[in-house]
Amino acid sequence: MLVSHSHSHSHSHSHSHSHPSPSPSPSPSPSPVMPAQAGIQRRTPHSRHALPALLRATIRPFRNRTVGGERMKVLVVGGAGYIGSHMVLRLARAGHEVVVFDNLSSGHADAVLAGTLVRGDLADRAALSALFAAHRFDAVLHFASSIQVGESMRLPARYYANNVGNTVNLIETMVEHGVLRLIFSSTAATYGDPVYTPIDEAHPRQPVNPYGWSKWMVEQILADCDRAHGLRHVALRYFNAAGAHPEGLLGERHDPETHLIPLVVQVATGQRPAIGVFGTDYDTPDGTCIRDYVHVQDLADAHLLALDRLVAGGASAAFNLGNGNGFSIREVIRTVEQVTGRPVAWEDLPRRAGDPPVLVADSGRARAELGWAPRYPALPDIVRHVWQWEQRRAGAA
Ligand SMILES: NC(=O)c1ccc[n+]([C@@H]2O[C@H](COP(=O)([O-])OP(=O)(O)OC[C@H]3O[C@@H](n4cnc5c(N)ncnc54)[C@H](O)[C@@H]3O)[C@@H](O)[C@H]2O)c1
Ligand SMILES: O=c1ccn([C@@H]2O[C@H](COP(=O)(O)OP(=O)(O)O[C@H]3O[C@H](CO)[C@H](O)[C@H](O)[C@H]3O)[C@@H](O)[C@H]2O)c(=O)[nH]1
Repeated sequence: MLVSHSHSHSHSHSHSHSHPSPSPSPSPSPSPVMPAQAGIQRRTPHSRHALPALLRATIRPFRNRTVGGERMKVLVVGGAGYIGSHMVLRLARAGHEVVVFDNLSSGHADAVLAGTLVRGDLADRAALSALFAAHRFDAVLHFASSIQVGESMRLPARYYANNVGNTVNLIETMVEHGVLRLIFSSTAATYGDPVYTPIDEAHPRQPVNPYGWSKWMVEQILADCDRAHGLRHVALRYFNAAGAHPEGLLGERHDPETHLIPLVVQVATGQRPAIGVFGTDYDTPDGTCIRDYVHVQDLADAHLLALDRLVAGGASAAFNLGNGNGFSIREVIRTVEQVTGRPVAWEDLPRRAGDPPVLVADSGRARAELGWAPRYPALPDIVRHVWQWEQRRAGAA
C-alpha cells in the first residue's frame, strides 16, 4: 500500500537531536553463559527447569513439529539477537534441540529462552571446531552479523570482516565436520536502489552500501561451496524485520536502537523526545523512504519451512521475505499514533547515507515454493506487538 498523505499533526515538532539512551532490559543482570571451549554439553541456566513458569509454559516440545516428524539438533548462530532469539523459541516449540552460538556483542543471554547458549565468536576458529566436535548438528541457522546500514558506510572493513570473513570461518568448519545444511540471513539490501518494484529474486543485485555487499558476497560464496562441497543452503532475504513476540516474551533490544519502528514506539512511551525523519525529499509520495515491514515471527516460520526444504533434499535457493506492502516513515509514525493513542513528535532531518528510497518485496517464490503464509502481515499488528513489548520493558525499568 503506497499512500500519499500530508502529515497533519497538531503537536509541534521537536527540535532536539539528542535521544536518551534506551531503558535497561527487563532482566538487567544477564545470566552466566558458558565459555566456548568448556562444558558445551551442559545446559545453561536457561534450561527448562530454571525458567519461570510463564516461560516454561511457552516451550512445549514436540508441538507443531514440521520437519518430517524428526527431532533435529540445530545450531543457531546469533541466537541471542533479535531475530535469532525468536527463532530459538520457535524451534524449541517445534520440538527441536537448539544450541546457540553467540558472542553477545549485541545479543542478550537472557533472550535465549530455550536450549544451550555457548558464548563464542565466529572469528575464533578453535571455538567453532570445538563446538562442531561436541555436537552433531543436523543444520545451521546463521543470524550473526553486523547489521546497521549507516554504520557500514562509516566502517566498511568491520562489516566485511564480521559478515564475510567470519561467515567463511563458519562455512569451513561446517564443511570440515560434514554439516551441509545452512540457512543464511540475507537482506533486501543486496538489491540496492530498485530498478522496479516490488522486488523479486530476479531483480539485479547492485547494493548501495557495504552491509548489502557483504551479504551478497556471502551468497556468492555459498553458491561456490554448494558446487564444491554440496553445501545446501537457503538465503532468506528479509526486508525490514519488525514486531515482537505476540505473547510478549521477546522483542527488539538493540543498543543503540537504530530501527524505525521501535524508535517511534519509544517516542510514544515517552522514552525518547522525538523521532528524526531521515530525508524528506525522496521520490516517493510523501518524500520519505518506503519499507516493507515483516513480522519477526513470520520470519521464524519461514526458517522452519526452509529447514523442511533442505531436509527433504531440496536444492539451494534464495527467497525474499516481505509482505508486499510499502509504508513511508510518515505512515509508520501515523500508525504508531493510532495504535498507541499517543502523539509522536518528529523532526525532519537530512538523508541517511546508504538508504534506498523504496524497498518492497515480491515474496511470491517463498509462498509458492516454501508454502510461506505470513500470520501477521498488517502493520498495526506489528506495531501493537512492539508497543506491548516496549511497555513491558518500560514497566520493568
Ligand atoms: N533486523 C532487520 O531488519 C534485518 C533485515 C534483514 C536482514 N537481517 C539479518 O538478520 C540477522 C539477525 O538480525 P538481528 O536484527 O537479529 O540482529 P542482532 O544484532 O539482534 O543479532 C545478531 C546476533 O549475532 C551476534 N553476533 C554478531 N557477530 C557475531 C560474531 N562474530 N560471533 C558470534 N556472534 C555474533 C550478536 O551478538 C547478536 O546476538 C542478521 O544477519 C541481519 O543482517 C536483519
Ligand atoms: O531514526 C530513524 C531510523 C530510521 N529511519 C528511516 O527509516 C527507514 C527504515 O530504517 P531502519 O534503520 O529501520 O531499517 P533499514 O531499512 O535501514 O535496514 C533494515 O533493512 C535492511 C534491508 O534493506 C537491512 O537488512 C538492515 O539489516 C535492516 O536494519 C529508513 O529509511 C531510515 O532512514 C528514520 O527516518 N529515522
